[in-house]
Amino acid sequence: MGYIEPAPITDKENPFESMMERFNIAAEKLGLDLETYEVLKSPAKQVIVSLPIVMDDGHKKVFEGYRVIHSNTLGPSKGGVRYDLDVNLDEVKALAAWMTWKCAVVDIPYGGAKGGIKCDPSVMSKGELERLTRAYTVKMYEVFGPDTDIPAPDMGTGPQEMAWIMDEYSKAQGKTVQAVVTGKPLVLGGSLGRVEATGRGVMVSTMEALRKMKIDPTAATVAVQGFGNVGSNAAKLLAQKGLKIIAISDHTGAFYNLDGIDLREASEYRATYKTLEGYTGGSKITNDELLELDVDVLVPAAKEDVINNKNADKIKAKLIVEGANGPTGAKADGILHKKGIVVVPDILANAGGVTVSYFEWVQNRLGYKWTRDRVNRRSDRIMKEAFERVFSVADKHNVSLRIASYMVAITKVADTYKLRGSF
Ligand SMILES: NC(=O)C1=CN([C@@H]2O[C@H](COP(=O)(O)OP(=O)(O)OC[C@H]3O[C@@H](n4cnc5c(N)ncnc54)[C@H](O)[C@@H]3O)[C@@H](O)[C@H]2O)C=CC1
Ligand SMILES: O=C(O)CCC(=O)C(=O)O
Repeated sequence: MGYIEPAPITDKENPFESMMERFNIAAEKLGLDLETYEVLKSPAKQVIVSLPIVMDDGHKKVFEGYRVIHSNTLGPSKGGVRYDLDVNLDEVKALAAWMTWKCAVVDIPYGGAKGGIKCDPSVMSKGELERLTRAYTVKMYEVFGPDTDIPAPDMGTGPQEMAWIMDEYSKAQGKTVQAVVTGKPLVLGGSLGRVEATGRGVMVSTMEALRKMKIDPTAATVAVQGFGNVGSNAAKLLAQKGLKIIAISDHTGAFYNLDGIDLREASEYRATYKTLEGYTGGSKITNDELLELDVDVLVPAAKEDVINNKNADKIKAKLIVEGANGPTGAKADGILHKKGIVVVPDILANAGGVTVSYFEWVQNRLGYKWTRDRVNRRSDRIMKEAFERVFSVADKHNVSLRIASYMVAITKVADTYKLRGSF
């Protein structure tokens, strides 16, 4: 375990700085005192581990793993684990801070954390991924725990990785500890509704925003960037509400069909080939072109900084609902605002995932299982209430939904910190 300086990020906006730009604006609007400002902006703990793994061909490869705990003020820290080649300390720091603000916006009793391993899971075998996940868990024994820090899925990870984390952690404890991780398979104590939860929250946020904007959802068109857990479920649930999904994409490219993408066919294609590459249900366009389509709603559900100061003025959507964390760089905020584009920010729009993770943790601790209907009803209510809270702050202070979300979150964490006096 150790501490290092942030890796330089070259041509992209640094995600931590992007987070801080918004945090600074909101802190200033709130008149946050300097002491609380310093505490809230600084990550509580940053852990970097080296993970030597025996690959299938017998050679040893060393991977780098991270876990950043941004805050424990509201409760145990919570946040996903990402497997991706772009993982670096500044990205994980930003993602951890966003988790703090996200949990506070939806008012669940968690602090924020995030983890990641710099790797390309698409070229690794199941055995290699299992050894990597178990090695990461072993190095994080002292960090993870149902009352301290609770991981979950993020980009490149899913229920299987969460099962390995639970199993490896439980081995060390000499008993099964389901609540150490969420997003588990159902048979291991996962919650009904968790797989779709983030996409469902994106759908609820979209419907709330369209209602405020007086746009008829059944006449609205949508482009979704990223067809993984968040993007594919958001697309499916929005289509069920009558919106027409006219473009989808993954890392290999984008597909456009003005008559509407057949989402069942696209999901089956992705399940078979693990990618949309070669999909024929739409004309091939680039990911950049997808972002610039003339649609009512744009859902970026892949990576950070895809909407930036280079392309923000070309965005034509009326509404952007951020399924991904940090898809809009801070430098694009002003450009979008000037164009009158409404943005439902990540820390609000994609909070459905952590909300149902919280329900999973509660169920594990109760030793009880809720029905899918109860999970969905409760998470929809939490998402709608959070949207209303943010909307009224935005209205009152004449700020964007993003700055209003930060204001709601900072107020909650700052008030709690002041009452506690430490942490
Ligand atoms: N899984 C979850 O519950 C939550 C995920 N998120 C965020 O949502 C985003 C997506 O996460 P998941 O859907 O879980 O990941 P995933 O790994 O299931 O899917 C990611 C998708 O994005 C695509 N992609 C990757 N790079 C791309 C690029 N440059 N252009 C277009 N598409 C690209 C991939 O091909 C894949 O279709 C991430 O920002 C993640 O942090 C946020 C809240 C919860
Ligand atoms: O479900 C969780 O605990 C966290 C999911 C996550 O990583 C996120 O919301 O970005």
